[in-house]
Amino acid sequence: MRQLARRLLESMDSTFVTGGGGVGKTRLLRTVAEQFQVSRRGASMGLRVAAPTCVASATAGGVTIHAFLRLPARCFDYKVTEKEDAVRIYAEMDQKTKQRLAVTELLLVDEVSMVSSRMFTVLVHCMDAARIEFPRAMPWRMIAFGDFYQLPPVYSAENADIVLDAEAGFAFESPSWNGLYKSSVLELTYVWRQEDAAFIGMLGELRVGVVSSRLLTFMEERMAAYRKESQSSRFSQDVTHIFARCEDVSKHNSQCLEETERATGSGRAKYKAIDQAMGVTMTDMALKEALDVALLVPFILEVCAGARVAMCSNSLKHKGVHNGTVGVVVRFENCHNSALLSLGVDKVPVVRFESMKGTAVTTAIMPELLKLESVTQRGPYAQRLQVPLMLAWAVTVHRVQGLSLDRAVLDLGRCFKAGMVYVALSRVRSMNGVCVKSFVPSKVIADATVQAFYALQEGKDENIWRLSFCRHAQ
Ligand SMILES: Nc1ncnc2c1ncn2[C@@H]1O[C@H](COP(=O)(O)OP(=O)(O)OP(=O)(O)O)[C@@H](O)[C@H]1O
Repeated sequence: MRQLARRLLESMDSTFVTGGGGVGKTRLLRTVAEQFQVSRRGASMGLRVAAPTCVASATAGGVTIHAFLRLPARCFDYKVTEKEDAVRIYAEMDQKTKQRLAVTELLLVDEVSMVSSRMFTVLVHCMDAARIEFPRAMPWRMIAFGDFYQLPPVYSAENADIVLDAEAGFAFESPSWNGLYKSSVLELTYVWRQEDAAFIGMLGELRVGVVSSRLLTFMEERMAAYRKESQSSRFSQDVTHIFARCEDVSKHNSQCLEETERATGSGRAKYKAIDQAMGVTMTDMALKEALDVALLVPFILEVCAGARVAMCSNSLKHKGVHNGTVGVVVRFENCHNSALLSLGVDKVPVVRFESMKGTAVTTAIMPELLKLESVTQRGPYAQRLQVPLMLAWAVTVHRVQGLSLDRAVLDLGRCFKAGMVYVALSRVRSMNGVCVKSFVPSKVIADATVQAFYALQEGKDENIWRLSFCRHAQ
C-alpha cells in the first residue's frame, strides 16, 4: 500500500480512487497523507484532507469540506448556475481562507459519493481561483476517494446532520469533474473488510443492485437470528442499530436511555443548550433551526450513567477522540466552574471513549461553544453552548458510511435511497455479525446515473488502473 501511495504521489495527477466497500480507499488515503509527509521530512504543509460529513472527515483524519472552505450552512444560491455560484462564493471568501487554499498542493477528499455536484464545482473553482490570486510554483491536485454505488449527496430535509446542500447531483456530474479525472482513475478490487468469499460475492452483487437468491436466503437467516438474539435483555444496548431514518434513531435512543436508567438506577442529567446569534437578527426559532441543522449536538441532551454517546466536536482530537467517536458515560462529576454553575450546570458527564488510536480515553465532557461561521460575514454568526455529546445506541446509514463494525442490527425496511442497503450491510465484517430487523428486496437500488458513469469508465479501459492486492503484498 505504501508503494501504491508513493506511485500516486509521483504521478503528479489528480486521481479518482474508487472500488466497493472495504477495499481500502480510506486506508490508502491515510497512507498517501503519511507518505506525503515522509517526502517532506515530516512536514504536512501543503497537504489537506477533507470529506463531506463529520464522521467521514474524522475517519479520514481531516475536516469537513464546509470547514475547509469555511462555508456556512445553506451557502448555495440555486437560482444561479454552479459556476456562477462558485464565483460568488469565492468573491465573498475571507483573505485568510483564500491564502490557505493557495498553499494547498495536495487535497485528499474522502467519501466523494456524498459530495454534491455543486459543492465539487465550488471546491475546484475556489482552489483554482486562489492559485490565480496568490500564484505558487507548485500546481494543486485533488485525489478523490469514493464509491458512487454507496450513498449519494442528500437533501438537508432528509438528514439534517449531513450535507447542507438542497440539490443532489453527483460530483461526477460537475462541469469540473472531467477536467480533473478524465484520464486518471484507480480502481481497487480486493476486499479487506470481509474475509468470507460468499459474503464478499453477495455484497458485490448487492452493490450493483442485484438481489440474488443467496442474498434472500441469507437475509431470512439473519432475520431469524435477530428474532432469537433480541430476546436477550442487553441486546438493544450492546449492539449498534442502523436505521435509514433519523426519527427511528431518536426513538431507539430514547428507549435505550429509559432502559439503561431503569437498569442502573442512575438519575438522568438534562442539559439545555444556550443559543446565541452574533451580529445578526434571527428569531429564536430560526436560530435553533440553523444550529440544529449545522451541528450534531442536540438542543436538549439527556444522558445517564451507562448511556452510549458520540462526541460532537473535535476539541479532544489531540487525545484521539474525534467528532463521531463513540463512548459510554461512566459517571458524573461535580462542576466547580463558577460560570457554568451560574448557568445551572452543576455536574458534567465523564465518558470512556474507544479512541481512533485504539486506546481507551476517560474524560469529563465540559460544555463547549460550538460556532457557525459564514463566508458573508466576518467571524461566527451563531453559537450554541452545550455538552458536545449525542446518544449513539442507534445511528443512521448516513453516519456509518466509511466505518467498519463487528456486529450490527440492520433495520432496512425504510431505506429510501440508492445504495443504502449496500452501505448498511457492507459495514459488518462477518456474516455472523449481521442481525436483520427488517428487509424489503425492492429497497435494493443502484442508481442508473451511477451505472452509466461506471460503464463509461469501463469503456475508457486504457485510463483505468485496476488493482487487486493480495494480503502478503502489503
Ligand atoms: N491493505 C490493507 N491491509 C490490511 N487491512 C486493510 C487494508 N486496507 C484496508 N484494510 C482494512 O479493511 C477495512 C476497510 O478499509 P477502508 O475503510 O479503508 O475501506 P474503504 O474502501 O474506504 O471502505 P468504504 O468504501 O466502505 O468506506 C478497515 O478495517 C481497514 O483497516
